[in-house]
Amino acid sequence: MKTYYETRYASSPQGVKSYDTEQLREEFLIDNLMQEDKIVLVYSHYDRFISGSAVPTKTALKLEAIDPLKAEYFLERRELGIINIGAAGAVNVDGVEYVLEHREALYIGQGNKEVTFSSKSASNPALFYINSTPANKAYPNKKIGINDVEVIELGAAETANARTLRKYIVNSVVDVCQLQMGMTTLKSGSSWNTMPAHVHDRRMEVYFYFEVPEDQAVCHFMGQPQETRHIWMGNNQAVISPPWSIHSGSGTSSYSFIWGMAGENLDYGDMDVAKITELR
Ligand SMILES: O=C[C@H](O)[C@@H](O)CC(=O)C(=O)O
Ligand SMILES: [Zn+2]
Repeated sequence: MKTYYETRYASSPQGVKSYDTEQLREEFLIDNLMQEDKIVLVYSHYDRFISGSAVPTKTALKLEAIDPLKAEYFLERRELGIINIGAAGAVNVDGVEYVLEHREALYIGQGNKEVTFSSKSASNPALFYINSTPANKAYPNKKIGINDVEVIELGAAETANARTLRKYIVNSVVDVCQLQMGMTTLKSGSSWNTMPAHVHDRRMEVYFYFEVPEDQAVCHFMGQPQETRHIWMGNNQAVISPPWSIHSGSGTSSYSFIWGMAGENLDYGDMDVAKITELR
């Protein structure tokens, strides 16, 4: 089998209060991404958001309609965002080929029937990170190159949170139904992302941590602002953030992550910030 998928149901904040380490990881951590010659998909019941990966080597990988979709093809009622964090590769959408270099992205609108992933070099493959959400309108496909993104500098060295945020798939860059995706890279010496932390009860979010050096880790914080829990994460691992949860991490080194969101609105700045001194 080249496509592997699993389902994650939604947990309530009340329920999560009593989760132990193992259950917290089972419900929220995604630790099986970026496997060669496989498409891995995790279907979350928070906003029916799918996170996954495709790592083609010698042969192309086809995006198949997994059973939970009950659809003839994957994008029958969905839109898709892809960011390549590996070497050069290509995504073929109904016969049109989009070459994606390292850190380039592609938005694919609803209604496209055949999507395949390939790598330029089998020994140095592309690493495609995938997010998909339900869609009700067919917007055009669009490649987002490194010069098309909106760049914001955030934080400061003094507060250990200096970082560069790149917005790839937001509605000021590309027309979307509900998907938003971007990438944040910590400056050397800084460790905290998304601090001050926030929630947006209108949207869920998934963080995919990468460029975490070997033997280092990121401690990701989740939960309601006054009831936080943590999950230790390694390179190429993702974590599901419920709409009611903060999502903020501190690494034992600098690192990057891709954030993806879906839900009620498309307003990137719509966040309820939690005061740092009031976190519990
Ligand atoms: O709702 C937006 C998301 O949590 C991220 O874009 C935040 C982030 O990348 C950061 O502050 O480092
Ligand atoms: Zn957020």
